Amino acid sequence: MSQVQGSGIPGILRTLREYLAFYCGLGLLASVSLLWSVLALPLSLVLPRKWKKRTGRLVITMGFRIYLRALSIMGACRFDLKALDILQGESPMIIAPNHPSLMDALMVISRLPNLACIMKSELVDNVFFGAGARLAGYIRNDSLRGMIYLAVEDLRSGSHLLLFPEGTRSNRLPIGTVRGSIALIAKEAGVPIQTVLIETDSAFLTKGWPFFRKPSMPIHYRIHLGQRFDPPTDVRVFTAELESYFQSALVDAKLPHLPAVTDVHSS
Ligand SMILES: CCCCCCCCCCCCCCCC(=O)OC[C@@H](O)COP(=O)(O)O
Repeated sequence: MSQVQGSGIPGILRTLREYLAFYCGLGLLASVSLLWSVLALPLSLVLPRKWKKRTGRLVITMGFRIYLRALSIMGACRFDLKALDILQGESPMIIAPNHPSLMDALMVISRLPNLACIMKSELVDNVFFGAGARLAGYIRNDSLRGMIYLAVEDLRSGSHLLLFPEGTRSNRLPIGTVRGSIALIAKEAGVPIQTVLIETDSAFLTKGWPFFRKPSMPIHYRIHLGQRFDPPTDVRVFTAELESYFQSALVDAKLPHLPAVTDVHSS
């Protein structure tokens, strides 16, 4: 698990600094999330309905923005996310990134304040993220019908919607199987799908990465925008088209080799 990089005192110091950044990074996320949970719970009782979502989303965006800035200052990560900024203020659409790691949602949310998020239900039930996610009106993914209904409603109210087309972190490179729910929601809401291409040079928090294993640092993340698709008419045809688009758009992307998964880069 531990790896000392380089030899002698400089190598040991560098490794120590990385461990410090790693545990500070995790500790900081846990602390701010827990703090926001404690505040979000009473706020959800007293705030007027229309302010809950707006406040909840803004606080999470600003919180993650500051958090990612802190990771950069600690030397843990380097982020290039500016491509997302041009989407701010644009009309409702689905934001559809490939999903190499658990950092992806934080990066996208940190740049887009008017964003709903389809979220794994275990995370909505989690003590660190649950109250904040509920205040922000994020949508849990355990009931397909409920998820589609709430997502369409939210888009109609003018928000962006973050939805990872694979529904889980990539289990195959450059992208796993695309699910039909994204096309169903886009068709029903009549909104376009903006693809987002995420690149990283580290397997940190990819599928199967042990949560407390320190990666080499700094980790580089880069986001750029892919093609924007019109609302689909045929869900099945569009789902296949979207997967094949990601396959070709990411063919030269910088992505880590995932342990024990298929890599089309090398086939
Ligand atoms: C002030 C800042 C802190 C406040 C925190 C409160 C609420 C935080 C919400 C965090 C949103 C996280 C994201 C959601 C999308 C999602 O669910 O991603 C994870 C899955 O794809 C991973 O699936 P899998 O690969 O199957 O484990």
